Amino acid sequence: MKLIKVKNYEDMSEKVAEMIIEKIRKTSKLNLGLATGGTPKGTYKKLVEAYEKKMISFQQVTTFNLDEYVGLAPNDPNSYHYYMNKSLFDHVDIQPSNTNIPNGVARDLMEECVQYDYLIKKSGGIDLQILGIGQNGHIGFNEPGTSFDSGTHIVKLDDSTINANARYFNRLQDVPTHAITMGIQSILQSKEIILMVSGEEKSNALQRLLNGEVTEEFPASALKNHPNVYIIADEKALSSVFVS
Ligand SMILES: N[C@@H]1[C@@H](O)[C@H](O)[C@@H](COP(=O)(O)O)O[C@@H]1O
Repeated sequence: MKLIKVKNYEDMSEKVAEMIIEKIRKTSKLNLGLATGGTPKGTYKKLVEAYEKKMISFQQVTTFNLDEYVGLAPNDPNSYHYYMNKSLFDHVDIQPSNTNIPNGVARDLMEECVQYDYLIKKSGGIDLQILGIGQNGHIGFNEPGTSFDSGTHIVKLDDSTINANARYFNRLQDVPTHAITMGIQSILQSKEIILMVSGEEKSNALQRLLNGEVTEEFPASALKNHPNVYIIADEKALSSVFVS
Protein backbone atom coordinates (compact mmCIF):
# COMPACT_ATOMS: atom_id res chain seq x y z
CA MET A 1 0.00 0.00 0.00
CA LYS A 2 1.34 3.41 -0.92
CA LEU A 3 0.40 6.23 1.45
CA ILE A 4 -0.02 9.70 -0.04
CA LYS A 5 -0.38 12.41 2.60
CA VAL A 6 -2.42 15.51 1.83
CA LYS A 7 -3.33 18.51 3.93
CA ASN A 8 -7.11 18.40 4.08
CA TYR A 9 -10.38 17.22 2.50
CA GLU A 10 -10.07 19.70 -0.35
CA ASP A 11 -6.57 18.52 -1.27
CA MET A 12 -7.62 14.86 -1.00
CA SER A 13 -10.55 15.51 -3.35
CA GLU A 14 -8.27 17.33 -5.80
CA LYS A 15 -5.61 14.62 -5.73
CA VAL A 16 -8.04 11.75 -6.29
CA ALA A 17 -9.86 13.65 -9.06
CA GLU A 18 -6.48 14.17 -10.78
CA MET A 19 -5.70 10.45 -10.53
CA ILE A 20 -9.10 9.53 -12.02
CA ILE A 21 -8.78 12.15 -14.79
CA GLU A 22 -5.37 10.79 -15.74
CA LYS A 23 -6.78 7.27 -15.90
CA ILE A 24 -9.75 8.35 -18.04
CA ARG A 25 -7.40 10.10 -20.47
CA LYS A 26 -4.94 7.21 -20.69
CA THR A 27 -7.45 4.37 -21.00
CA SER A 28 -9.59 4.01 -24.11
CA LYS A 29 -12.32 2.17 -22.20
CA LEU A 30 -12.25 2.51 -18.42
CA ASN A 31 -14.19 0.48 -15.87
CA LEU A 32 -14.36 2.67 -12.81
CA GLY A 33 -15.49 1.44 -9.39
CA LEU A 34 -17.22 4.12 -7.33
CA ALA A 35 -18.06 4.68 -3.69
CA THR A 36 -20.62 6.86 -1.93
CA GLY A 37 -20.75 8.58 1.46
CA GLY A 38 -19.32 11.97 2.36
CA THR A 39 -15.72 11.08 1.51
CA PRO A 40 -15.80 11.02 -2.33
CA LYS A 41 -18.32 13.86 -2.74
CA GLY A 42 -15.64 16.52 -3.22
CA THR A 43 -13.91 14.35 -5.80
CA TYR A 44 -17.12 14.02 -7.82
CA LYS A 45 -17.50 17.81 -7.71
CA LYS A 46 -13.98 18.18 -9.13
CA LEU A 47 -14.75 15.64 -11.87
CA VAL A 48 -17.88 17.59 -12.84
CA GLU A 49 -15.81 20.79 -12.97
CA ALA A 50 -13.21 19.09 -15.16
CA TYR A 51 -15.99 17.89 -17.49
CA GLU A 52 -17.47 21.41 -17.66
CA LYS A 53 -14.05 22.77 -18.60
CA LYS A 54 -13.95 20.14 -21.35
CA MET A 55 -10.92 18.49 -19.81
CA ILE A 56 -12.54 15.02 -19.80
CA SER A 57 -15.38 13.01 -21.26
CA PHE A 58 -17.11 10.03 -19.67
CA GLN A 59 -18.29 8.58 -23.00
CA GLN A 60 -15.88 5.66 -22.71
CA VAL A 61 -16.32 5.16 -18.95
CA THR A 62 -18.39 2.40 -17.38
CA THR A 63 -19.02 2.61 -13.65
CA PHE A 64 -19.75 0.03 -10.97
CA ASN A 65 -20.83 1.21 -7.56
CA LEU A 66 -19.88 -0.70 -4.47
CA ASP A 67 -23.18 -0.89 -2.69
CA GLU A 68 -26.80 0.09 -2.15
CA TYR A 69 -29.26 -0.02 0.73
CA VAL A 70 -31.80 -2.82 0.61
CA GLY A 71 -35.32 -1.46 0.28
CA LEU A 72 -34.46 1.97 -1.12
CA ALA A 73 -35.65 2.56 -4.69
CA PRO A 74 -33.41 4.52 -7.10
CA ASN A 75 -35.55 7.65 -6.73
CA ASP A 76 -35.34 7.62 -2.92
CA PRO A 77 -33.18 10.62 -1.92
CA ASN A 78 -31.24 8.42 0.53
CA SER A 79 -30.45 5.73 -2.02
CA TYR A 80 -26.98 5.51 -3.48
CA HIS A 81 -28.55 5.60 -6.96
CA TYR A 82 -29.91 9.05 -6.16
CA TYR A 83 -26.63 10.15 -4.62
CA MET A 84 -24.68 9.13 -7.74
CA ASN A 85 -27.12 10.80 -10.13
CA LYS A 86 -27.06 14.06 -8.19
CA SER A 87 -23.32 14.05 -7.41
CA LEU A 88 -21.96 12.95 -10.77
CA PHE A 89 -23.99 11.17 -13.45
CA ASP A 90 -26.57 13.93 -14.10
CA HIS A 91 -23.79 16.46 -14.73
CA VAL A 92 -21.47 14.62 -17.11
CA ASP A 93 -21.75 12.86 -20.50
CA ILE A 94 -21.74 9.31 -19.14
CA GLN A 95 -24.20 6.99 -20.88
CA PRO A 96 -26.80 5.97 -18.28
CA SER A 97 -26.63 2.40 -19.58
CA ASN A 98 -22.94 2.36 -18.60
CA THR A 99 -23.65 3.12 -14.94
CA ASN A 100 -24.15 0.13 -12.67
CA ILE A 101 -25.33 0.12 -9.06
CA PRO A 102 -26.66 -2.93 -7.21
CA ASN A 103 -30.46 -2.88 -7.16
CA GLY A 104 -31.61 -2.72 -3.54
CA VAL A 105 -35.22 -3.37 -4.51
CA ALA A 106 -34.60 -6.36 -6.76
CA ARG A 107 -37.31 -8.99 -6.35
CA ASP A 108 -34.64 -11.67 -5.99
CA LEU A 109 -31.75 -10.13 -4.08
CA MET A 110 -29.62 -13.27 -4.17
CA GLU A 111 -29.90 -13.37 -7.95
CA GLU A 112 -29.06 -9.65 -8.08
CA CYS A 113 -25.79 -10.39 -6.23
CA VAL A 114 -24.83 -13.17 -8.64
CA GLN A 115 -25.70 -11.04 -11.66
CA TYR A 116 -23.73 -8.06 -10.36
CA ASP A 117 -20.51 -10.05 -10.06
CA TYR A 118 -21.19 -11.59 -13.47
CA LEU A 119 -21.66 -8.15 -14.99
CA ILE A 120 -18.34 -6.91 -13.61
CA LYS A 121 -16.58 -10.00 -14.91
CA LYS A 122 -18.24 -9.79 -18.33
CA SER A 123 -17.11 -6.17 -18.67
CA GLY A 124 -13.49 -7.21 -18.14
CA GLY A 125 -13.21 -6.32 -14.44
CA ILE A 126 -12.76 -3.01 -12.67
CA ASP A 127 -9.65 -1.02 -13.64
CA LEU A 128 -9.73 1.45 -10.78
CA GLN A 129 -11.80 1.18 -7.60
CA ILE A 130 -12.44 4.18 -5.34
CA LEU A 131 -13.06 3.35 -1.68
CA GLY A 132 -13.92 5.10 1.55
CA ILE A 133 -13.62 3.45 4.94
CA GLY A 134 -16.06 3.08 7.83
CA GLN A 135 -14.98 3.82 11.40
CA ASN A 136 -15.08 0.07 12.07
CA GLY A 137 -12.91 -0.63 9.04
CA HIS A 138 -15.70 -1.55 6.66
CA ILE A 139 -15.16 -1.12 2.93
CA GLY A 140 -18.24 -1.02 0.74
CA PHE A 141 -20.66 -2.40 3.33
CA ASN A 142 -18.43 -5.33 4.26
CA GLU A 143 -18.73 -5.31 8.01
CA PRO A 144 -16.19 -6.87 10.45
CA GLY A 145 -16.25 -10.65 10.15
CA THR A 146 -16.94 -10.71 6.40
CA SER A 147 -15.02 -13.43 4.59
CA PHE A 148 -12.19 -12.20 2.40
CA ASP A 149 -13.52 -14.67 -0.21
CA SER A 150 -16.90 -12.95 -0.44
CA GLY A 151 -18.49 -11.88 -3.71
CA THR A 152 -21.42 -9.46 -3.90
CA HIS A 153 -23.78 -10.31 -1.05
CA ILE A 154 -26.47 -9.07 1.32
CA VAL A 155 -25.32 -7.80 4.71
CA LYS A 156 -26.95 -6.86 7.96
CA LEU A 157 -25.49 -3.50 8.89
CA ASP A 158 -23.67 -3.09 12.19
CA ASP A 159 -25.36 -0.81 14.71
CA SER A 160 -22.24 1.37 14.58
CA THR A 161 -22.64 1.76 10.79
CA ILE A 162 -26.34 2.56 11.13
CA ASN A 163 -25.49 5.19 13.73
CA ALA A 164 -22.64 6.66 11.67
CA ASN A 165 -24.78 6.86 8.52
CA ALA A 166 -27.84 8.21 10.35
CA ARG A 167 -26.51 11.72 9.73
CA TYR A 168 -27.69 11.45 6.12
CA PHE A 169 -31.25 10.47 7.14
CA ASN A 170 -34.05 12.39 8.85
CA ARG A 171 -34.41 9.84 11.63
CA LEU A 172 -32.33 6.94 12.90
CA GLN A 173 -35.31 4.61 12.28
CA ASP A 174 -35.15 5.50 8.56
CA VAL A 175 -31.68 3.97 8.09
CA PRO A 176 -32.08 0.59 6.37
CA THR A 177 -30.88 -2.41 8.34
CA HIS A 178 -29.53 -4.29 5.31
CA ALA A 179 -27.50 -3.53 2.23
CA ILE A 180 -26.20 -5.20 -0.91
CA THR A 181 -22.46 -4.82 -1.33
CA MET A 182 -19.64 -5.95 -3.53
CA GLY A 183 -17.67 -8.45 -1.47
CA ILE A 184 -14.07 -8.24 -0.35
CA GLN A 185 -13.04 -10.56 -3.16
CA SER A 186 -14.98 -8.52 -5.73
CA ILE A 187 -13.12 -5.42 -4.51
CA LEU A 188 -9.70 -7.08 -4.48
CA GLN A 189 -10.18 -8.19 -8.09
CA SER A 190 -9.91 -4.56 -9.17
CA LYS A 191 -6.60 -3.83 -10.90
CA GLU A 192 -5.94 -0.70 -8.86
CA ILE A 193 -7.53 0.70 -5.71
CA ILE A 194 -7.60 4.19 -4.20
CA LEU A 195 -8.68 4.39 -0.56
CA MET A 196 -9.68 7.89 0.58
CA VAL A 197 -9.46 8.74 4.28
CA SER A 198 -10.34 12.12 5.70
CA GLY A 199 -11.10 13.49 9.16
CA GLU A 200 -10.31 12.71 12.75
CA GLU A 201 -13.19 10.25 13.11
CA LYS A 202 -11.35 7.96 10.67
CA SER A 203 -7.95 8.25 12.37
CA ASN A 204 -8.28 5.11 14.52
CA ALA A 205 -9.33 3.07 11.51
CA LEU A 206 -6.38 4.39 9.52
CA GLN A 207 -3.98 3.65 12.37
CA ARG A 208 -5.25 0.07 12.55
CA LEU A 209 -5.05 -0.33 8.78
CA LEU A 210 -1.47 0.91 8.56
CA ASN A 211 -0.08 -0.74 11.67
CA GLY A 212 -2.44 -3.60 12.49
CA GLU A 213 -2.66 -7.18 11.33
CA VAL A 214 -4.56 -8.61 8.37
CA THR A 215 -7.79 -10.01 9.79
CA GLU A 216 -11.39 -10.48 8.70
CA GLU A 217 -12.31 -8.63 11.90
CA PHE A 218 -11.03 -5.49 10.19
CA PRO A 219 -12.23 -5.67 6.55
CA ALA A 220 -9.99 -2.91 5.14
CA SER A 221 -6.92 -4.93 6.17
CA ALA A 222 -7.66 -7.17 3.13
CA LEU A 223 -6.21 -4.33 1.05
CA LYS A 224 -2.78 -5.35 2.31
CA ASN A 225 -3.16 -8.45 0.14
CA HIS A 226 -3.53 -6.33 -3.00
CA PRO A 227 -0.45 -5.24 -4.98
CA ASN A 228 -1.73 -1.87 -6.17
CA VAL A 229 -3.38 0.22 -3.45
CA TYR A 230 -3.00 3.95 -2.87
CA ILE A 231 -4.20 5.48 0.39
CA ILE A 232 -4.84 9.21 0.13
CA ALA A 233 -5.13 10.51 3.69
CA ASP A 234 -5.39 13.99 5.13
CA GLU A 235 -3.67 15.36 8.25
CA LYS A 236 -6.68 14.83 10.53
CA ALA A 237 -7.01 11.20 9.44
CA LEU A 238 -3.30 10.73 10.10
CA SER A 239 -3.48 12.29 13.57
CA SER A 240 -3.57 8.93 15.42
CA VAL A 241 -1.08 7.17 13.20
CA PHE A 242 2.15 6.11 14.88
CA VAL A 243 5.09 6.70 12.62
CA SER A 244 7.84 4.23 13.37
N1 LIG B 1 -21.15 2.07 2.44
C1 LIG B 1 -20.51 3.29 2.69
C2 LIG B 1 -19.04 3.14 2.41
O1 LIG B 1 -18.84 2.83 1.04
C3 LIG B 1 -18.35 4.40 2.84
O2 LIG B 1 -17.01 4.38 2.41
C4 LIG B 1 -18.37 4.52 4.34
C5 LIG B 1 -17.84 5.85 4.86
O3 LIG B 1 -18.78 6.87 4.66
P1 LIG B 1 -18.38 8.39 4.80
O4 LIG B 1 -17.52 8.68 3.61
O5 LIG B 1 -19.68 9.13 4.73
O6 LIG B 1 -17.67 8.55 6.08
O7 LIG B 1 -19.62 4.23 4.88
C6 LIG B 1 -20.74 3.88 4.09
O8 LIG B 1 -21.40 3.03 4.94
